[in-house]
Amino acid sequence: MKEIQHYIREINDFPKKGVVYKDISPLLGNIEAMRLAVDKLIANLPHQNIDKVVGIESRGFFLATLLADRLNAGFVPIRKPGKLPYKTYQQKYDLEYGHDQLEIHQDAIQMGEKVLIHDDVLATGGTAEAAVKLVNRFDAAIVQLNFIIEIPFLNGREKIKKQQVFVLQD
Ligand SMILES: O=P(O)(O)OC[C@H]1O[C@H](OP(=O)(O)OP(=O)(O)O)[C@H](O)[C@@H]1O
Ligand SMILES: Nc1ncnc2[nH]cnc12
Repeated sequence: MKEIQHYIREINDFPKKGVVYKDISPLLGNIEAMRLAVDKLIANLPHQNIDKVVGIESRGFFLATLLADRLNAGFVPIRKPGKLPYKTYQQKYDLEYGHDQLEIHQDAIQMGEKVLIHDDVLATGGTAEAAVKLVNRFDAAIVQLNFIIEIPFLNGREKIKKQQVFVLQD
C-alpha cells in the first residue's frame, strides 16, 4: 500500500490560472487508500467519543460519512447556499479562488455534543473558519478539525489556531 500522498493528483491552473488544484479523485477511486485514510484519521483523534461528524460540501462529504460510521456518530452536512431545506444558520467566507457562503440546519447539533469537523483540503482556512463559526452557534464542543491535505503556504491554520487540527499528510 502506497502513502496517501501517492493518491493526490495536482492539476495546474484549475479552476483558475495560478491555482495548483489538489485532486483527491485517485484516492476516492481506490477503496484501500480510502480505508487507510479513514484509519489514520480515526487513529489521530484525541478520543473517539464523538456525537456528530460535520462534513463540508462537497468534497468533505466523502470521508466524513465513513468517519461517522466508524465513530458510531451522526453525520451533519454543511452546505453551499440554498441547498438545505429547513431553517439554517449562515456564514460568509473567502476562498483561494472566490467567495461563498456556508449553511447548516438549525437543528443539526444539540447543545454540548462533541463534534468532529472534516474537509478534504485546508487551503486559506476560510472554509474551515466558517464551519467553526457555524458549529459554535450550537454551543457544542469541537473535538478536532481533520483534513486529507494542507496547502501550507496559504497559512490556513492561522484562521483556526484555537482549534485542534490534524492533517493526514502530517
Ligand atoms: O481553505 P479554503 O481556502 O477555504 O479552501 C478549502 C475548501 O475549498 C474546497 O472546496 P470548494 O469550495 O472548492 O468546493 P467543493 O468541495 O464543492 O469542490 C475544499 O474542498 C475546501 O472545502
Ligand atoms: N488548491 C486547491 N486544491 C483543491 N482544493 C482547494 N480548495 C482551495 N484551494 C484548493
